[in-house]
Amino acid sequence: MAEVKICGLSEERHVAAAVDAGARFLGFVFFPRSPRAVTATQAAALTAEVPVGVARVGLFVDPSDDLLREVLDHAALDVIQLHGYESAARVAEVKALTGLPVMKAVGLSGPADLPQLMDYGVAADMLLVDAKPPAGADLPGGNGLAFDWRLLVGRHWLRPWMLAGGLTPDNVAEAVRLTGAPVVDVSSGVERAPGVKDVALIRAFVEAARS
Ligand SMILES: O=C(O)c1ccccc1N[C@@H]1O[C@H](COP(=O)(O)O)[C@@H](O)[C@H]1O
Repeated sequence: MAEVKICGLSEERHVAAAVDAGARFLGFVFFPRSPRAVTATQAAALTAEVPVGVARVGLFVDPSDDLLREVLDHAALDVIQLHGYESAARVAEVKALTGLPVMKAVGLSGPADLPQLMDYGVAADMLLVDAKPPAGADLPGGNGLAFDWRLLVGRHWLRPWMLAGGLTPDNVAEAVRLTGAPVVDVSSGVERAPGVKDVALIRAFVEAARS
């Protein structure tokens, strides 16, 4: 059984569906090129009614200090997710600037990428293990791409972690079984079109992950 993060939420009915289904983390994307991007003002409404015990995660890609401040002036966030090329030093800066725990995403395509999980394990409070985006991809995540989960078998990190990348209601139970992931993160796998979440898929994903 794994806890669930539903990422890329942009409509209140999908926030409600994720909470009702039992998701423990909700993700809001502040990366303008994403089909799931929300503004600081939209996020203020989306994050306002989330119950205690459900963490609101702001996803940023190499954000400026100004963007972080603007979003935090409006929206209530509990965790910052960094999904770009941020260094460990930048992770520490963002943590100091925002006063929030930071989760650093690391993209894997093979064993050579694994040491990054140790490198970030000191500065970051949490790790997010995702598929490495293909060269030239427009988005650094949210592409529905999986990696070889066997890379993670028997590995342990310094920090709590989440598994992401190409997860769906159909494959999430096997991903949890193989990797032992305590939390799974999904975006495109619960959509019926890019950026359009689907209530039935959200429910099916949470049920499969927590079964
Ligand atoms: O979801 C996005 O649009 C996004 C944009 C930029 C960086 C990361 C993004 N999403 C994150 O990517 C992974 C995997 O997503 P998927 O399930 O394979 O679609 C996940 O952590 C999302 O939070």
